[in-house]
Amino acid sequence: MNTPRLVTTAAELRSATEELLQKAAAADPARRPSLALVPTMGALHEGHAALMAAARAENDVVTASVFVNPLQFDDPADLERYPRTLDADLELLGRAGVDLVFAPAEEEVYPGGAPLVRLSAGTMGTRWEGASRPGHFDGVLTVVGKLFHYAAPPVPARFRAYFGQKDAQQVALIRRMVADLNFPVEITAVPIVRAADGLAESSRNRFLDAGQRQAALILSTALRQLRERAAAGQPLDLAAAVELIRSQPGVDLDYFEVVDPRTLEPLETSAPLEGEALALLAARVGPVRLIDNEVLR
Ligand SMILES: Nc1ncnc2c1ncn2[C@@H]1O[C@H](COP(=O)(O)OP(=O)(O)OP(=O)(O)O)[C@@H](O)[C@H]1O
Ligand SMILES: CC(C)(CO)[C@@H](O)C(=O)[O-]
Ligand code: BAL
Repeated sequence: MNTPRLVTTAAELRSATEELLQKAAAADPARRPSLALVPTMGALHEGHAALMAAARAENDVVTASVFVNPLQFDDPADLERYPRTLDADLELLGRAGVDLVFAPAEEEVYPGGAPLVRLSAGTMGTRWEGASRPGHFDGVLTVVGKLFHYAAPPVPARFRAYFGQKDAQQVALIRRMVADLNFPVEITAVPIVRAADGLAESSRNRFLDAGQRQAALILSTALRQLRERAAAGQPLDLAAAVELIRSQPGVDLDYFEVVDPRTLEPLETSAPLEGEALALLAARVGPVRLIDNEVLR
């Protein structure tokens, strides 16, 4: 197992990145080396491991960040209880072959406290997840923009960043941010990793008891049924899928829509789908808000 190097300041990250990229460039001078950033909030699981594996397979140098970003939490209780498991995270990152782990303290990222100037996710950030978590995506984009600056290659190199498709709205917004603000980074979205029972892996799943977890499986079941109908070219019958979830005791559905994966605008579902389509949902189960989605085509 490789032991990743843990760095906590911007200066350390920059010099360690430079050293590793120069080594990669010297090993193969004919090719520009590549650097991957995988941003996380820690409490790592198999979903994160898939992001690390994709980044490892495609790049010379892999940096993971572990930072629980207070700016994206609108609920102080949610921030307070967010799991923090750095020792176990470092083990997983070592097994995944990550080179550098950037785990800054809050004062490193927000030296004067919460920043006055922030990125705005615009109207795309106020619907779906944004409707229940006001300011969430402004906080996400602000920290991701900062992480891109911290981690950017200090010597000529390709720069790629990896995000999970589980957070589909986040991926769509980060792609828009990169396009709208010309961040020199290529974005890769990694497919959702599910547990054997079908539940999408999430750090917050640990707060579900056995009964709640069983009830939550209705979410992936409903999504799978929609995907099967889409694959068969049948009309989706979104209303039946919504009803299936609403009939499950203990599951409080927030939204369930079929949207354009880039704009997140709802699509017409009464006729067979023609372009790209994504089924997107969120529900509260016991103490946890769960999100999930399925690429329909
Ligand atoms: N099951 C999963 N499959 C693929 N990617 C995932 C999965 N879970 C998380 N990710 C991705 O890992 C990155 C870091 O996510 P984060 O640290 O917030 O973990 P999380 O498990 O999504 O946490 P939570 O669900 O509690 O918000 C994000 O890009 C996220 O989309
Ligand atoms: C991208 C991210 C690490 C920014 O804090 C977070 O939103 C997450 O873990 O998905
Ligand atoms: N994966 C999204 C991070 C959050 O829930 O704040």
